Amino acid sequence: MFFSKAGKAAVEWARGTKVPYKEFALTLEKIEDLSGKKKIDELAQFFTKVLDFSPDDLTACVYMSVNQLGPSYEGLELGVAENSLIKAVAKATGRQESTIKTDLRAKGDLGTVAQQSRSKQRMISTPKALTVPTVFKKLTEIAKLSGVSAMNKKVDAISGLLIACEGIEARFLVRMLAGKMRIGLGEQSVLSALGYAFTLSSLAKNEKKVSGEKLDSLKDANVKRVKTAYCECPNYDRLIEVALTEGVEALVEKCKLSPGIPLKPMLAHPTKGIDEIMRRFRDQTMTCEWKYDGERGQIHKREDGQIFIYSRNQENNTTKYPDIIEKISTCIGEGVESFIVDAEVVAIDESGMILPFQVLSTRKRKNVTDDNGVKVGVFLFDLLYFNGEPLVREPLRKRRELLRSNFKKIEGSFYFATSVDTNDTDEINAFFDEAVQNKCEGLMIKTLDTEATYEISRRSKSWLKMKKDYVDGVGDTLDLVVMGAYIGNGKRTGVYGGYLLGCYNPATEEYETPIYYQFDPTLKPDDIFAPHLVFEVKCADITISPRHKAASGLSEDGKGISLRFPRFLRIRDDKNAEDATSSEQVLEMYKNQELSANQKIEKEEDEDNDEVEEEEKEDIDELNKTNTSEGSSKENPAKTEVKEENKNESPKKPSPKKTEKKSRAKSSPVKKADQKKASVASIFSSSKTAKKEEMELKKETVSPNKKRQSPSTSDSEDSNNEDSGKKRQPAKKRSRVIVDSDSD
Ligand SMILES: Nc1ncnc2c1ncn2[C@@H]1O[C@H](COP(=O)(O)OP(=O)(O)OP(=O)(O)O)[C@@H](O)[C@H]1O
Ligand SMILES: [Mg+2]
Ligand SMILES: [Mg+2]
Repeated sequence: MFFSKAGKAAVEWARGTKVPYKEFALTLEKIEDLSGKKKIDELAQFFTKVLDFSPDDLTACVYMSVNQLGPSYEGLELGVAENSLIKAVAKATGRQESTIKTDLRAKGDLGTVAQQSRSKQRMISTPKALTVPTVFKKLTEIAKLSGVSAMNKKVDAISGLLIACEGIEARFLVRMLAGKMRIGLGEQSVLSALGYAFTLSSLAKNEKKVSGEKLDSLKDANVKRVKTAYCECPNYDRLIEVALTEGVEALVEKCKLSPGIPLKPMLAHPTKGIDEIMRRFRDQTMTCEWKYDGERGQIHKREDGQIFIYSRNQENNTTKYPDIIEKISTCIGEGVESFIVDAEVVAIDESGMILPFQVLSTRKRKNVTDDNGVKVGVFLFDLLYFNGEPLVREPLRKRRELLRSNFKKIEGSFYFATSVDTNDTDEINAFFDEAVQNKCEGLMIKTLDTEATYEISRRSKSWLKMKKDYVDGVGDTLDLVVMGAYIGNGKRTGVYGGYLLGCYNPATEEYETPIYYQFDPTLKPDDIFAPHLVFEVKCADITISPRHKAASGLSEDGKGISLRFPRFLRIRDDKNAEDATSSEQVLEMYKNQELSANQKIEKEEDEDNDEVEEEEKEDIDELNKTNTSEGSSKENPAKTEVKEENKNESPKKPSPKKTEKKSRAKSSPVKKADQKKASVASIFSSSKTAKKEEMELKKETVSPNKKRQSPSTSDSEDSNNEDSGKKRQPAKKRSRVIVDSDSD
């Protein structure tokens, strides 16, 4: 019998044996401290060694690197609630839960706490070394536990695993279980590392020595192969199997789109009007389609007859729509064996009239037996795969022809998206109005012939969206991650009074923060959440704010962007935190808005007569003016409480037009914006009350500065004493979140 201090053992890994979990954990530890491409190189080195020593373990290693237990569309999720993890750590280390919580508050990361707790522990014997496949298998078992005492069983299983962990292993095991690795390594980096590793391993096998530019170009070619294959076939099991058996060169040919495997949908760019559309699609043939406001539905039929419906997020929604599955055969033409169609699923009434999105959102999400009282219509707009052949590289005109000739409109169930092929601005304008009258959000405008392929997972410039609410506003709504919340007071006692929201920066794979959340310390929320819940928010405009921290690297002076008069629209169940609006998108919206504001000023100066029609715009301009000066206010930053700004909704004070134009032009952050690349973190007040307040505030005219008390400052002082460091996982439909349904 001997005593050993955990965490000191050297890693033993012989060729032909299983990959030691410690080797994996040490790799992650290194990656945590590296930046940019070095992260990819480090992971590639590890994968290369796996390919050499234990190729059968590569799939498990890759899944663990992206913190998944299988293809995302299979939906096996690891995320274990923090409280259960604390229990498991306590159980495994013999420490009190309360002590662990105290440590957690100090360190802000349960993984580090688990590691330290394990290192302090003296053990009777060194546990048998864990391997990647055993940990992967155990994690899968844990994720699959269900039923009454599932949580207790999970705690037991996790503590069992933790007991077998040494030092650094515990840190990453706990982080994986918590659903966040915190090493800034996203899917794209893992795919690149895989491409590098296949290159290096094949060179080594063939005893070839290549370096410099030549090596880089070989790596790049393989990264492209891996990424193309993964785009069409997002399944690592299949991808790695093909690469191992047939070589990386076979990937693109062998990992094609196939029904039953969802793909990431093509996305659209927001625009604010016909001018922009005409500019972007100058000499292209294009089509305008109604933009339905429902839920994206990718419908797959395999050759064996099985049908699946996937969400925007590749979630399997098949059991949500048994009514669609039942009726789909009626809309399929003769000789159709297999397909993937892209469509919008929308709530409709008995007569086939389109109903608002809110009606659809009342439909049960899983295992529905009938239409659940919410009748839906499917509006088909694209065909991506047909009878054994992917069509994504064909132009839209051809895809649409095949769609229309092989599927049928079925009244009350299946329709083709209403469209008109035109370049005529008057016609487009009329069609837009018609779409809006028919309860659509606006139009989708798409290229038909040139640059008209289906770009999987891309936000493409070949699809433009033009929405009714945003023709004069910022172009689109934002989908932001709930990072924290402020406990409400006054009218909002018992509910949250405001939220701290953030966008996602895929380049750093962070939510704009030096740790994981980044915000001005005076904006510290009462409760901090793990990135999970996504809110769709609309706002009057986007401005520079000294209060909201910008992403490092994107901003030169540390200033961020914030939202003015943000309003909650809905919870985006169909988006993960990483699908939130990106920093880059926010910046783009900001710049576009400023661009068109300037154009508007010029125009207004030309057309001084249209005072009456301008009335509504004036309101917005008035907001802009107030906002801009607030946003860049330096004299009194502490009073620029965003939470309050939102509460104040839209204070209006009529002002002479000329002065208004001048002052806005002067204080417009447009020029500054050119050097500023920033990201948003903003708070807004939840909306039912906000709407009411908005009405009240419209009646009175109050100086914005006077209204600003600092509830969030005092709140955050309180929260300093309490457990402000903790991260909670808000339930998707948390009851304290007020959902506004009248904002459309
Ligand atoms: N005719 C159509 N063609 C394509 N998409 C359509 C059409 N009608 C409705 N849609 C829906 O519009 C969506 C694109 O616009 P929307 O603003 O709703 O995007 P989103 O889901 O909020 O995502 P993001 O804001 O990230 O683009 C598509 O994903 C699709 O669900
Ligand atoms: Mg939508
Ligand atoms: Mg959107």
